[in-house]
Amino acid sequence: MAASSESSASSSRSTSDPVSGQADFVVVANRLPVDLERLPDGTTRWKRSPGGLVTALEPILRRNKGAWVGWAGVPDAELDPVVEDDLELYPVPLSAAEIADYYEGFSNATLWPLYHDVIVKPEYNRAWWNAYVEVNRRFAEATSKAAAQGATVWIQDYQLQLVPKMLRMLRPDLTIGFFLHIPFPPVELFMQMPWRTEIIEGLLGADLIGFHLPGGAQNFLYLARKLAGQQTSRGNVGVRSKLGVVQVGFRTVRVGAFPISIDSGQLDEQSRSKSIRDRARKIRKELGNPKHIMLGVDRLDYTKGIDVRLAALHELLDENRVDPADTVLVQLATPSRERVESYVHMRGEIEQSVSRINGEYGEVGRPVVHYIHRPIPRDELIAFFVAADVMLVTPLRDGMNLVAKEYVACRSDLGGALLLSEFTGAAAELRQAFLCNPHDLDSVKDAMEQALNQPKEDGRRHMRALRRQVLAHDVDRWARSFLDALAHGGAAGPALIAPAEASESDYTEDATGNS
Ligand SMILES: Nc1ncnc2c1ncn2[C@@H]1O[C@H](COP(=O)(O)OP(=O)(O)O)[C@@H](O)[C@H]1O
Ligand SMILES: O=P(O)(O)OC[C@H]1O[C@H](O[C@H]2O[C@H](CO)[C@@H](O)[C@H](O)[C@H]2O)[C@H](O)[C@@H](O)[C@@H]1O
Repeated sequence: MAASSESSASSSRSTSDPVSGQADFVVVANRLPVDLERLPDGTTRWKRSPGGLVTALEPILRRNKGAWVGWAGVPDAELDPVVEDDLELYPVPLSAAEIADYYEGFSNATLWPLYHDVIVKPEYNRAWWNAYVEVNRRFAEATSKAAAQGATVWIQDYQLQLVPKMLRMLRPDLTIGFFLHIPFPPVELFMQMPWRTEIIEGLLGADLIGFHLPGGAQNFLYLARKLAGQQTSRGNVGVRSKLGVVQVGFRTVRVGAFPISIDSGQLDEQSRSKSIRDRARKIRKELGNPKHIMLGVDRLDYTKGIDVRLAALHELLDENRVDPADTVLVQLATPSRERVESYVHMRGEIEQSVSRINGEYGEVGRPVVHYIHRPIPRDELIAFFVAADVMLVTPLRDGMNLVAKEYVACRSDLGGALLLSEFTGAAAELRQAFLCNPHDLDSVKDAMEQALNQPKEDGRRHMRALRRQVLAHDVDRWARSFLDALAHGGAAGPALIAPAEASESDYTEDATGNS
């Protein structure tokens, strides 16, 4: 896997060894850090799986020498535990029906839209829920087999919210952490969920529950108080919550905010290399040496606001505020959840907008928007970050958004500008970006115009401040703060645990150290 993103055939197993035994540290996530790819000649190989969760956790697992329990990304892959590229993998098989009901259905057509401000309407389907319960049970059982006596298990994300409770029932000896990578919704939205109590109780099986922001932690604390423990004869007495702590009978569950990050030192170093610098110059040349290169890098997801940035660009071109002769937008879009209807629809709309802009403002051999619908190798992506004058990050809602941090980490030259939606977790830390409200097109257009035209010295000052934040708060610090809090219980520092009353600005000061 690593930087090249692909590794050799596993069908022969010649490069992969069996695992050595049970692990003391286990990461559990819907996906393994690598997907199994079935090639036409009948062989298979592993390739890096998409998304920020893998970007963040893969280096952590490597350093902690643990095991990773997850799905291999294809149907019916009955694989034995295996060591692949130094990572100990415990594949959990999913059938085609389970992929449709648990992954595409309940995870990505119910939970994903509900937790992202119902940008599209969540669907509540009982068969999907049943599959979600069944698959969560399978993950709990697989984890129970992978974990050594007294091990630390770190469960990830919305696809596996029932696993903490199920695993605790199987293995009370384990220390269990849970981290949610997407926003946790406000109570008014979460209460729509027909299985809301089961989800809250599932999460409360953990010893520590982490969110990106205090807002998510507060929403959860409120809901835990409101929903869990309702089955007791005296009503809601089974659960009490205050100041980042939920008391579930005799057990204490702690709840906190832990903003995730990236391996910023590694990216900083890689982006300084001669080969990347040369490639960045070449990219500029290949694009026709325009005055301004704008860049978007996303999974093709309706939460990412790719449509918003295209609409803003289109209007700026219409109003002669951007010159098509000297400006290009490169949009790199990784295919994502391609069988979920809302994703199919959104892809059509985005591709139409790209065509419209190019039809109206492009020239032969010189489109305004360059659109690539496939994953880009890591080195090439870093070269794009180095080449881009303005990075466009415009989600309507995003748990964190690691792309924003990656761009900053790659700009040791202090060049470039970051346009960032206020509705990303990253915006709580990256206050020196050009912040915009993606629901207000004028706000996006103004921010885009300012970012394109900012004086060089202002840009350097902003980038210096952004880099200070991103380099100091890297993914190791994130993992350490979560795992320390998990291991030491009450010993966690106040900045890590979000008190129920904390406000967004309290958090920003804590996280940045810049009050
Ligand atoms: N087109 C692409 N090619 C390669 N990697 C990509 C592409 N788009 C996004 N990525 C990577 O995927 C990760 C996305 O993480 P993040 O911004 O947190 O969003 P999400 O996890 O929702 O996809 C980043 O590490 C980013 O570099
Ligand atoms: O596994 P997929 O369905 O292909 O989706 C990819 C991942 O997308 C989501 O990423 C989130 O995690 C990032 C890191 O914390 C965060 O920056 C981003 O805001 C989130 O959207 C999803 O949460 C993961 O489970 C998926 O693996």
